[in-house]
Amino acid sequence: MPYTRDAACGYGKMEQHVNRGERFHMSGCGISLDISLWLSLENYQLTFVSGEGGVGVRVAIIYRLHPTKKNGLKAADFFKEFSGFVDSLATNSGHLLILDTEKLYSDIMQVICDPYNKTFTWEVKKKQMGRKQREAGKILIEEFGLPITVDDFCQQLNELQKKILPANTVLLPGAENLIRHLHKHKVPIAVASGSHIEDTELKFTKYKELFSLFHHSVCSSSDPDITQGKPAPDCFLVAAKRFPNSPDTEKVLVFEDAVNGVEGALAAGMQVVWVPDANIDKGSLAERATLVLDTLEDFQPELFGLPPYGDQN
Ligand SMILES: O=c1[nH]cc([C@@H]2O[C@H](COP(=O)(O)O)[C@@H](O)[C@H]2O)c(=O)[nH]1
Repeated sequence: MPYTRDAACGYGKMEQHVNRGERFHMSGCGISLDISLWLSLENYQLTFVSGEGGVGVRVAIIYRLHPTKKNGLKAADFFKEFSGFVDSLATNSGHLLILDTEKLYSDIMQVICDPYNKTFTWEVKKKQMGRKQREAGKILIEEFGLPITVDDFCQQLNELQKKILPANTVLLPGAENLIRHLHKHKVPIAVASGSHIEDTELKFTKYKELFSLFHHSVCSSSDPDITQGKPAPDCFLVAAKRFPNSPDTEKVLVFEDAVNGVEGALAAGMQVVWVPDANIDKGSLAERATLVLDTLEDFQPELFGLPPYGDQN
């Protein structure tokens, strides 16, 4: 698609070319798009794409410069400037696995790594996801050789989570629909998380009513009945036991994004729908999970003997 202006706006080039209020017009392949760019905050750019000629697109793309030594930006700048802004954009709870917190965790991990000039990676993240707080801290410290203790890690993590999670957490596509559907049809549902109960509450700050639809939540980092976090099966077994009729494990269906969580659910003898991030290498786990989906929006309840969407009864 040709631009009517020279400046191609690949992410790398955008840094050099964008000025406040600048507009691009792209056309070709029967599609015509208007892209307006402006620096809405000191270090971030907001892009609106709107379609013309029968193309119904209205997308807001938020772009932030990648923190480098050269531009002097740190991942922490993101939080300072951005949380209120994202909050105002994320008011559409209808649209927007349940909560999209993994990007926030990655930024928090990068802030903890920043003083030691280490770059947080998906390889390390994959090992941490779903784990209890202290176990996740141990992994970060060992993988990057950080000169801090697990207690230091937990203290920093808790401070950052309090600042970041309440305003910035948004629902992932398909999550709200699924929770309301199961609740409406009286299918008992619970949260089984690696987090501390306080973090789970921080994450649901904007979605208290939705959170109330869960019968209970098991939070591995603070629950006295959980000795081992994911990938151990404990949190899933305890979550199942706490339903009034304590269902047999093979009748429980788990929704997971973390590799550790899928391993835990399988070890508990449960069925598991895995919705992995695109950055996760699925490997042989994809064959062991009951079902692998790109998004919860693709979940079809009837495949598991549940009432289909749109069923009024
Ligand atoms: O990038 C990360 N993702 C996830 C975790 C860990 O995973 C938990 C979330 O697990 P769950 O998805 O089961 O709630 C977090 O509390 C944290 O301990 C982490 O440390 N770093």
